[in-house]
Amino acid sequence: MKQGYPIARAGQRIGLLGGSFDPAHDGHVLITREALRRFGLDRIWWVVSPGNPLKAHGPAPLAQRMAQARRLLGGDPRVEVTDIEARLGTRFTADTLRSLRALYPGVKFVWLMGADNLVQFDKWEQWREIMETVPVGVLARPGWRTEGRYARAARIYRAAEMPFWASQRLAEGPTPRWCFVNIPMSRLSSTEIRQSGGWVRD
Ligand SMILES: Nc1ncnc2c1ncn2[C@@H]1O[C@H](COP(=O)(O)OP(=O)(O)OP(=O)(O)O)[C@@H](O)[C@H]1O
Ligand SMILES: O=C(O)c1ccc[n+]([C@@H]2O[C@H](COP(=O)([O-])O)[C@@H](O)[C@H]2O)c1
Repeated sequence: MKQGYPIARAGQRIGLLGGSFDPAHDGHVLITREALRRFGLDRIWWVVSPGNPLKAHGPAPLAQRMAQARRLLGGDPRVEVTDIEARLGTRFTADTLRSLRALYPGVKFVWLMGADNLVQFDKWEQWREIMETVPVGVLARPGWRTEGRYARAARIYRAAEMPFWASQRLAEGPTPRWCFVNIPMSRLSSTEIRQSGGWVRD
C-alpha cells in the first residue's frame, strides 16, 4: 500500500465515516463506537473531507482538522483518521468509494452516516450507485430520526432495508442493503461548536 494510506486486509469489515470534522466532537466518537458494535465492524476510518461538495464555505485547513480529530480519539486502535480523499483527489463520495474498492480488493467497506445525511442523500452525486454498491449504516441523530426513516432515499430503497436486529450482518451479503439503528444520542454538532466560539481556525 502506498505511504500515507491506511492498511486493511481482505475480508476485514471497515466502516467509513465521512465528514468535515470541523471540528470533530464527542457525537462523532459516540456514533463510531456504536457503529463498531452494532454493525459488527473491525475498524472505522474517519474520512476527513477536503470540503463538502454541498457546502458553500470551506472548512478549517485539513491538517488542523486531522490533528484535532486524532487528539479527540486519543489513540483508539480501532479508529483511523485519514486524509484519503485528499490523496485520491476525490470530493464526491461515489468517486471515493470507487477508488477505495479498486485499491483494497476484498475489503468489506460500509458507508456510515448520521440520520441527517440520509435526508439529503438523494441530492448526492450518483447516490444510487453508492446504495447499489456499498452497504450503508445509518445512525440516529436527535431531531432527524423520523425524517431520516422517511427520507426519499429511504423510501426508494425500503425493500433493501435490514431490520435493526440483523444490523451485525450489514457488511455481509449482496447490495443494496442498508440499516438504521437507534442508539443513545448526542446533541453535539460542529456548527454549534463553531457558533459558540469553541473552534478557532488556524
Ligand atoms: N451528534 C451526532 N449524532 C449522529 N450523527 C452525527 C452527529 N454528529 C455528526 N454526525 C454524523 O457524522 C458525520 C460527519 O458529520 P460532520 O463532520 O458533518 O459533523 P456535524 O456535527 O454534522 O457538522 P456540521 O454541523 O458542520 O454539519 C455525518 O454523517 C453526520 O450525520
Ligand atoms: O458525494 C456527494 O455528493 C456528497 C454530498 C454531501 C456530502 N457528502 C459527504 O458526506 C460526508 C458528510 O459531509 P459533511 O460535510 O456533512 O460532514 C462527507 O464525507 C461528504 O463528502 C458527499
